[in-house]
Amino acid sequence: MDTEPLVLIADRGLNNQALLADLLVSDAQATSIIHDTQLNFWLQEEVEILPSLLILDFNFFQQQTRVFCQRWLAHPLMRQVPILIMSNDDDEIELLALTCGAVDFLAQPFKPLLTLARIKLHLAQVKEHRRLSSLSMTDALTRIANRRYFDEFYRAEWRRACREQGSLGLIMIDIDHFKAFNDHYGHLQGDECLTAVAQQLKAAVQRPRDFVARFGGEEFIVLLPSIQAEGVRVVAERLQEALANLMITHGYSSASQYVSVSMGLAWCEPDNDFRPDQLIAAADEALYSAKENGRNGFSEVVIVENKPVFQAS
Ligand SMILES: Nc1nc2c(ncn2[C@@H]2O[C@H](COP(=O)(O)OP(=O)(O)OP(=O)(O)O)[C@@H](O)[C@H]2O)c(=O)[nH]1
Repeated sequence: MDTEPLVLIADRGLNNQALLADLLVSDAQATSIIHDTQLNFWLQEEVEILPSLLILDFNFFQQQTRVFCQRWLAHPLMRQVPILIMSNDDDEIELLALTCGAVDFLAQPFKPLLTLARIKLHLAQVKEHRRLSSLSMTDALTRIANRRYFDEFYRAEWRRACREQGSLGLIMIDIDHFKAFNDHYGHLQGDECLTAVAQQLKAAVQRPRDFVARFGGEEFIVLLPSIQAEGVRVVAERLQEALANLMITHGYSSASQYVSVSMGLAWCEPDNDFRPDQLIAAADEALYSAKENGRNGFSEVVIVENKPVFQAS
């Protein structure tokens, strides 16, 4: 179901707010902003809702409008929220608006039908842009995040962990004897199995920033930001139990009568001397060791002073 788009209207006066809210009543939910603090709220790190548009009155910041637009467009989330600047019909202000990052200019006094048509056009563009962007980040078969989205998210979380002296856990997951599953039950059933595993993994992680992606073929990856090393093991056990509950028969696996997975767990406190791909390599190595140890289980590695240390599992 489509959710109603959210339009932020920043204007220190209430007249235009009311006018625009009335105009938009059937197309969007309007939120009124009259103080800087209300606008700054959207520029924090942890905003969970993504508005569709910001309509900003030029008088809100006057000559500081350019600086504000730069801040808005530098924010990792808000940069996806186009700015429309409104003001009295003045060529100089219109030019400033269009050269400081706003996508359009709404001249006052408003011509209601034209103003609404313009805003609706921008709302439609934002919606289409987000639809395409979500498609480009989703794995078509399993409907979870794809590798590309993972890479982007992982880099951002790595940077955050470096900044905040946080920690990151990774779990690399590979279905056991999946070639034999495909060979005996057919590719279509193989596809269904991959989708069921992906959806079950996604449902089993709990925190908002936990991230599950298809890493490739029959491999999945789980990123667990701000977690202790022992926590990674707890999540791995939960994932393993969730997958066991699927009880997908696999009559051609030496590891179990049901579809099972092997996991490589890695954990570190990122710093600038250690690279994101090194943690992935460590998880991959742990996965290899889990396969060597008979599959349907996991191996763990933690990074201490930039050196991998394997743990007994
Ligand atoms: N049905 C289906 N199969 C896929 C897909 N992507 C990869 N595979 C199959 O996954 C299998 C992976 O096989 P291998 O890498 O040999 O590993 P395995 O048989 O799982 O063996 P172990 O990992 O050692 O337990 C191959 O047969 C691939 O064709 C997909 O999108 N759909």
